[in-house]
Amino acid sequence: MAVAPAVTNLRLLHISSSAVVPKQCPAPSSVQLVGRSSSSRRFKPPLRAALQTSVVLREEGESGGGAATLRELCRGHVPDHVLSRFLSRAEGIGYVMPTDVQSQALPVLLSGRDCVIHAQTGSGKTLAYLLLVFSAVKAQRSAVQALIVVPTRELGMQVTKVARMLASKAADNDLEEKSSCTVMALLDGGMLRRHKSWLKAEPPSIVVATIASLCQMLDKQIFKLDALEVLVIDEVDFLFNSSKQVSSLKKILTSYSSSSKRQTVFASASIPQHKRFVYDCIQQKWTKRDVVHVHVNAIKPLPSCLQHKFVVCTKKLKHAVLLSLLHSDAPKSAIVFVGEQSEKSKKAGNGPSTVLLVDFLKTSYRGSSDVLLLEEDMNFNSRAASLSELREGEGYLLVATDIAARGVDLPETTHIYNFDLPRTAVDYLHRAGRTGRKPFSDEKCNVTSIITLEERFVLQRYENELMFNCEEVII
Ligand SMILES: Nc1ncnc2c1ncn2[C@@H]1O[C@H](COP(=O)(O)OP(=O)(O)OP(=O)(O)O)[C@@H](O)[C@H]1O
Repeated sequence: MAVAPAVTNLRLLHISSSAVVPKQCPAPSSVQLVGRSSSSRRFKPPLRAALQTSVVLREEGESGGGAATLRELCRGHVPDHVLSRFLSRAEGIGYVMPTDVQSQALPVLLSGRDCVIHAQTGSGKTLAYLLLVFSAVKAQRSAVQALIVVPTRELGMQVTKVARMLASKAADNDLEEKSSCTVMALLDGGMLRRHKSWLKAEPPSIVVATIASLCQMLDKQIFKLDALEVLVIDEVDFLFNSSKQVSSLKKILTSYSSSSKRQTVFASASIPQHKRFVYDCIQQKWTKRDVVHVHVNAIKPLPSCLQHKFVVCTKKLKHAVLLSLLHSDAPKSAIVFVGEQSEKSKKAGNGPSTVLLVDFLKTSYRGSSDVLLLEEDMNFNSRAASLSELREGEGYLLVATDIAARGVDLPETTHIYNFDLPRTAVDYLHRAGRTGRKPFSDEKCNVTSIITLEERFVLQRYENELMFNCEEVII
């Protein structure tokens, strides 16, 4: 990477403690390691050594959400054209102050270190890694220099949109031509033949890709990752958990490109067993040895603006309860999460519960919002149409499966309803995180789960694991 600024005045903070222990640190390349959590004693020596590298770096006086602006945070650490172009564009759309994760991750990212960005949903991880990408990419070079891997087409479209918006050239400004970089979305359901010609004719600087489409191109050697400067894996825990995607992901990390030649960034709001993950990153050579784990709000995994509620009823009454909640809450924009239909229910010839719920709401709900559907079984065009309708409409009531739970940014959403309880605490966290996505807003948002009496203990388990309190609503 061209920009490898000396980060001065850094304080070194131990990651696993909320009461952090500051120590002076001369430069990122010679980070002194501090204390060790008692839990690390359980691990074998190599893991302990890896854990000791998992630290958070912050600049002196820039504790999360401090007084420094994004521009001040980047000045001196990014090339001038990033300040004059991408950052100006960011400021134009209202990103002036950094969020906590941006304050903490940017000094690490811009110092050239590999990084695991681990911070709440809606905390602004995307802009943090995009600023690194724009700093690393040289527009004049005709090669793919940055690759952002995402789990779904929907998230890919969103990241591409933000990247293109930041990269867009001001009208009639030829001076900007020099720094213009192209962003390609290589996503499942896209026109791969067209992408093939584009990649061959003039490779884009930045590719945002889902794994299947990406590997199709790499396997056929349509393009290579020889010139890769930055590799970002967004929603990393989801990709590693997906039996369909994990082996290809490992190939991207170790065979198609090498961690010694690129900067590697992992991002997610949930990285279960994160110490083990950091250890694996080093052992498996997914990252370099001095990878930094930036863990923001470690003791509060869910945004504090969320109010969690639940209603107990029988399965048969769930539709009526949802309707009653919608009428009393009158949300302008809400998402109703529905579980996947079981094989047993399919075999019994029942229709998909998502479709049945949409039909029910279309006939019974008298709210002002349009009722829309987003689920895996829809074709890609219908999925895209649903999302653009949502973004353009005045308000929405979206019925969705967990496909909408990861990364999708619909900041107007104020209410989440779990029509079916999520299968795991991590799924609860990501569903809940589709609301409360305005970083500097005090607005309270609601997450309401409709559960049977038997499910109460499951929800309690999620409350313990994610450290939140759920209040009962009696209807
Ligand atoms: N510095 C900033 N100032 C104001 N708004 C910001 C800033 N950075 C990001 N945002 C806004 O915050 C919202 C959430 O950002 P983003 O989608 O990057 O979150 P995330 O951390 O990736 O969340 P998730 O884990 O759910 O994917 C977006 O609507 C984005 O426009």
